[in-house]
Amino acid sequence: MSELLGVAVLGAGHMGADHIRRVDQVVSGARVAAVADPDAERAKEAVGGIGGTGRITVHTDVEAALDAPGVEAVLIASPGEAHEEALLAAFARGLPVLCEKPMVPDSAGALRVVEAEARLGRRLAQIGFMRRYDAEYRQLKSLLDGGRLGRPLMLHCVHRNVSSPRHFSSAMLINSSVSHEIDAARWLLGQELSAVTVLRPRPSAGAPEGLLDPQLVLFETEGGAVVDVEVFVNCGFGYEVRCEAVCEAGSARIGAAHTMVVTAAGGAREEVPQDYLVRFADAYDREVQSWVDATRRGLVTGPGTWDGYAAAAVAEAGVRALGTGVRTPVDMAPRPPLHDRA
Ligand SMILES: NC(=O)C1=CN([C@@H]2O[C@H](COP(=O)(O)OP(=O)(O)OC[C@H]3O[C@@H](n4cnc5c(N)ncnc54)[C@H](O)[C@@H]3O)[C@@H](O)[C@H]2O)C=CC1
Ligand SMILES: O=C1[C@@H](O)[C@H](O)[C@@H](O)[C@H](O)[C@H]1O
Repeated sequence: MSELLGVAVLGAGHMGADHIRRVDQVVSGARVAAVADPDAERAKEAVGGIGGTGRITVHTDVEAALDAPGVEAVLIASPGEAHEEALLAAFARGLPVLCEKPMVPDSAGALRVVEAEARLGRRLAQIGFMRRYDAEYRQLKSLLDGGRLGRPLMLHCVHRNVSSPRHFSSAMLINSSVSHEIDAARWLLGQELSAVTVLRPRPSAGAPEGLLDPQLVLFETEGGAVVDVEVFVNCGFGYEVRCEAVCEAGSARIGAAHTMVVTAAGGAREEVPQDYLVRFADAYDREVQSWVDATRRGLVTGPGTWDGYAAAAVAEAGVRALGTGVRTPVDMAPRPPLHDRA
């Protein structure tokens, strides 16, 4: 392995451009070696934006980027539908991967990825569930693990975006946005989610025509806990992510405040972050640094393909429940020996 891990970044959109900057300029021990995006102008713009023209090769073809000189690892930030092909191409070359969520949006495709990795006999991919790297989520996790509050009974979660991208569908509120709460709940509680019910309030006037926004998604866990998630992706007022754990002997809440409070002219004003790139900036930095450090040691230490599969299977049940209005059990394949408990 080189002194700086050579990373190919696939997808140079909103997240990809931010990861290109992060890999090259924020984390230590890595550099961007290649970028692929079918939109060549987008890729060039992202590379130019970090002064990488000339030293970073730009490709419109994913396989060409994976085979480019100096590529030792892959960061996938293309749309979810492109992830399966990219993951399998990386596995075929033995390249370690950090893949943005959702790992693969449908559970059958996600399971193919789990099985392909199992055939290699070693973990090769980390999935981009960055909340596991957020300071507040980590604090909540260690409090729950410590047992001081007793057994967790419920999680109350809020996930609000100012607005959703144009292509966003009602299903994506669950399989893109709530995929974060699905992973966070599995991780915080150490349990699989076993059933989903979705309530659909009358859509907000601020939501695009036909989009079922907001939704209230209710999960049951295998251990008898309940997790509710209000997801509202066109709330118009701020990026708000909150979680309250209610336990037998106390409760703990995260996500209340993230910016300065300015007191002036007889009042106090708190800024509300407008998107995830601001709210979770530190978490993304820690996530990518941790991936680079583990990769350089030949390890995968973060959420893996099983977590990506579990999120897809739960989200799929959620999308069915959204359509039918009926409580829907989650159908999960058996957990392969390569993956320990979440
Ligand atoms: N962890 C998080 O908080 C977030 C994760 N994401 C995830 O990041 C991924 C990308 O999302 P955005 O950057 O918001 O989308 P985007 O639409 O801004 O960018 C996607 C880019 O990928 C390119 N692309 C399309 N097909 C490709 C292919 N086969 N190979 C390589 N590039 C391809 C597009 O031309 C575009 O430039 C998605 O999986 C999304 O769910 C997005 C936002 C936040
Ligand atoms: O992953 C993300 C987006 O894809 C999703 O669309 C947003 O709702 C989330 O807040 C963001 O973290």
